[in-house]
Amino acid sequence: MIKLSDINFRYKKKKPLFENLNLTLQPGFIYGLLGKNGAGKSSLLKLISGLLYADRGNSSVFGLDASARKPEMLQDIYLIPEEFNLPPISLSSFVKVHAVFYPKFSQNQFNAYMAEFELSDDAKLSTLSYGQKKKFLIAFGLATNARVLILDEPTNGLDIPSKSQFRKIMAAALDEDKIIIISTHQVRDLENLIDNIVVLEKGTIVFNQSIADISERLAFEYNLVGIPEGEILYAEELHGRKAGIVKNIAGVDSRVDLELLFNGIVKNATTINESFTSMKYEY
Ligand SMILES: Nc1ncnc2c1ncn2[C@@H]1O[C@H](COP(=O)(O)OP(=O)(O)OP(=O)(O)O)[C@@H](O)[C@H]1O
Repeated sequence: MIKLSDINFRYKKKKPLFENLNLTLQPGFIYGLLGKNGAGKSSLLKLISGLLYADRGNSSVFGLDASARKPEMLQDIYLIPEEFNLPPISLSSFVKVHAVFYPKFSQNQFNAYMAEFELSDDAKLSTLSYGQKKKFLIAFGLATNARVLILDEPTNGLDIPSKSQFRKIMAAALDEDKIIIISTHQVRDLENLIDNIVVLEKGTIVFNQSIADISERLAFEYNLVGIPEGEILYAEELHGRKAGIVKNIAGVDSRVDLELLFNGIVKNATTINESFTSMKYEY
C-alpha cells in the first residue's frame, strides 16, 4: 500500500503546492493520475518515490518511509519520468548496470517485453528515437518486478501500435501485489486499462474513484437532447451536439468516457462528486 498522510510541500520561494494531502493507493490496481498542466502530478509522484521530501507529513510505500530511500524501498519502486537522459551505452550494458539494484529483475521477462516492442538490445541507447527509449524503459521497469511502478506520461512519443501494445503489456503485468500509477494527459490511452482515477487540481485531490463506481453512478451521453436538465451533471459541445455526463439512473453500468469525465471534473468537480456522496472513501 502507498500512503500519503497530511503531506505539506512547497517549492522554494513558491506558495504551497500540497497542503494536508492524503491519499491511499492499494495493490492490485492501476491508478490513472490526471490533472491540468502544473496541477502537481509529477511532484506527487516524486514525493511517493522519495525524490522530493515533504515539509510535513509522511509518504510510505509498503510500510517504508519513502524519504528515507532505503534499499528495501528503492528496489520495490520504479519510476519512469516524463523526461530522462540515458547514457550513450548499449541497451544490454544499461541492463547489466541497473538490474543489480532490483533483486526480482527477470531477464526473460525483459527479453519478452523487448520482443513485443520490437527492440533489439544490441543497439546503443543514444541511437534510439524518443519513443524507442520510452519503450525500452517501460520494458526494463516492468522486468524489475518492483511492486510499485510509476509512469509519467508513458505513451508520449509512442506510435499507435505501440500504444495498444503498451495497454496490453500493462494489463498483463498487473498482479495483486503491484501498484501501477500512470500520470498522463492522453486520457484516451488509459481507456480500458485503469481501475481508479485520481484527479489533481492545484495540488488538491478533487476526485478519487474507481472505474467500477464511476460506471455505476455516471453515464456518458453523446446527445443530451431529451434528457431532463436535473439529470445532467456536465455538458459540452461535441461535433455540433451537446454531449455530457448524466446521472446513471438506468441501473446498467455505463462505458466511462475518460475525456468527458476529466472535462466535467475540471469544470465542476463538486457536482460530479455529489453522485458519489453516499459512498465512503478514504482519500
Ligand atoms: N523544480 C521546481 N521548482 C520550482 N517549482 C516547481 C518545480 N517543479 C515544479 N514546480 C511547480 O510546481 C507546480 C506543479 O508542477 P508539476 O510538474 O508537479 O505539475 P504537473 O501536474 O506534473 O504538470 P504537467 O502536466 O505540466 O507536467 C507547478 O506550478 C510548477 O511550476
